[in-house]
Amino acid sequence: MIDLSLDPAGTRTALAAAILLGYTAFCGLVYGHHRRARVRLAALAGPPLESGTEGGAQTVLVAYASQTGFAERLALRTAGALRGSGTPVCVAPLGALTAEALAGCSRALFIVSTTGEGDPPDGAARFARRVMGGTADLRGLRYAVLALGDRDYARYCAFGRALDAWLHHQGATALFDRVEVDDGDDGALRHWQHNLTFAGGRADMADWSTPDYGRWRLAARRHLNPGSPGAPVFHVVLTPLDGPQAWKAGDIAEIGPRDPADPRRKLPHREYSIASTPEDGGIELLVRQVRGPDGRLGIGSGWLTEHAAVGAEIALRVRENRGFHGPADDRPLILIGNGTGIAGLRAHLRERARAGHRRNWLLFGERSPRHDRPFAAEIARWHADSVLERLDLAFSRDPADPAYVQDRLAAAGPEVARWVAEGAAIYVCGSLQGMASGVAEALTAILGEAMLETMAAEGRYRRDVY
Ligand SMILES: Cc1cc2nc3c(=O)[nH]c(=O)nc-3n(C[C@H](O)[C@H](O)[C@H](O)COP(=O)(O)O)c2cc1C
Repeated sequence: MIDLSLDPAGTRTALAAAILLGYTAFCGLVYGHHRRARVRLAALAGPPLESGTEGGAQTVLVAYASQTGFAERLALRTAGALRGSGTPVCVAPLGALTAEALAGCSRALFIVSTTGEGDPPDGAARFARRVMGGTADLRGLRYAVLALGDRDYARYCAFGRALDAWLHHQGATALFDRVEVDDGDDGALRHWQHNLTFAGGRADMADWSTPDYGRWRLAARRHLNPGSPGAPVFHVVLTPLDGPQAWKAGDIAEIGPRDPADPRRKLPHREYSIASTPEDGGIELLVRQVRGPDGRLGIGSGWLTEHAAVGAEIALRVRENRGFHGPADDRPLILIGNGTGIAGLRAHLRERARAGHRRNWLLFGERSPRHDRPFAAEIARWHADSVLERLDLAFSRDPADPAYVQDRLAAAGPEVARWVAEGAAIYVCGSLQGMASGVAEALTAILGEAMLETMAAEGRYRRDVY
C-alpha cells in the first residue's frame, strides 16, 4: 500500500494518475485479449473503468469462468447491478487474469462454474494451473466467490471451492462467504444478489427473480430488548395460511415486504435465519430494526417490526440452506453466535433437544447483560436440563467483565480442541463484521488452519453469517 498522505500535492496527483493509467491499461489489456467477449460485455456492462475514481480503487473486478455460458451471464448481471448502484465495474474472463493483475485490485467478485469431474471451465484451465499453482500477495484484495455447480456431481462446486481456498491462502479477505448455486437455484442467486451490498450494490435493488412466496400470518411480535444500547430486536412469529410447511434448522425465510406508503407495491425480498422448527407450528424470527442514514426503517425490518400489523398477511418463502443444516448424526455440536444470530442456533438446539442429542455447547455474545438476553429462559432451562452441556455468555458492555464471544472461545481453547477430537462440528451464526472473523481467528489459533479447512470441507465447520 502506498501512503499518499504526506506527499506534496503534485506527487499525489502524479501517482494517482499513474495508478489510474495502469489500471485502465490493465482493463484494456484484459479486454484486448477477449475481443469477442469485449463487444458483448461493453454493451451490457458499460466501459471497463468510469472516470472520477481514484486509480480504480473503487472499481470492482467481476471475473468469470464459464463452460456453457451461465457464469458469464451472471457476471454481466452482477456487473449491471453494481453499475446501476453507481459502483464502477471491470468485467473479465478469469483466464485473462494474472497474479499481478489480481494483486492490483482492491475488490473482486469471482463467478465460476465447475465442469467435467470437478474441473475448471476450459477457459480457466491455464489460470488454474499457472496462477493458482503459484502464490501471490493478495492481502489488499477483498473478494467473494459465486460457485456454480450441480449436486448430482461428486465434486460439487469443486473449482469455486478451490479458487476460494487459494484466494484465502494468498491473504485475500472475503467480503462475504462463498455462495454455492445448485443447478441454477434462484434462491441462492437472490442470496448472492442480496450480498452485493457488501461490494457496493444498493440495498433496494429489485430482485432478479421474485420468490415463489407462500401466505403467512404475522401471529405475534414482541420487543425483546427495551433499554438496550443496541437497536431494538423483535421476536416475530409467523403461522402458515396454506397448511403445514416443511423446513429444517438452518433454513432461511425470504420475506416479501411492501411499501408502507402503498401496500400494493412489492419491495425486494429480505432474508432472516429461522429460529424455530416445524414442530413449533410456525416460523419464528429475530428481527433487528435497521435504520438508514436518513433515519428511515429498513425495508424488511420496518415491514416486520412496525409497518405490518399483527394479524396481517406476510409473503414468505423458505429457502433451503443446506450449507447450514444440522449434522446427520448425534456428534457433539459447538454453536457460536452473537446478536440475532441466536435465531439460527436456537433452531438447531430445538432440533437437537427433540432428537435427544445432548452434547451441545453454546457460546453466545451480546452487548448488555441486563437488556440483551434473547431466549434467556429457554437457554437457562436447556442448561439446567443438560440439553446444553456447556454454556458461555459474553457481554461486550458488561462493566464487570466486558468480553466478546471470541474471547470466550479463546479462553476455552483446550476444551474446544477436545470436543473437536471427539468429532464435534462447529456452527457459527451472526455478524459477518466483528464476530465471524474474530471467531475464525480464535478457531484457527486453537485448531490450526489445516484442521479448520478440513472441517469446512467435511461439513464440520459451517457458517451462516451476514
Ligand atoms: C459436462 C458437465 C460437467 C459438470 N461437472 C460438474 C462437477 O464436477 N461439479 C459440479 O458442481 N457441477 C458440475 N457441472 C454443473 C455446472 O457447473 C453447472 O451446470 C453450471 O451452472 C454451469 O455454468 P456455466 O454455464 O457457466 O459453465 C457440470 C456440467 C456439465 C455440463
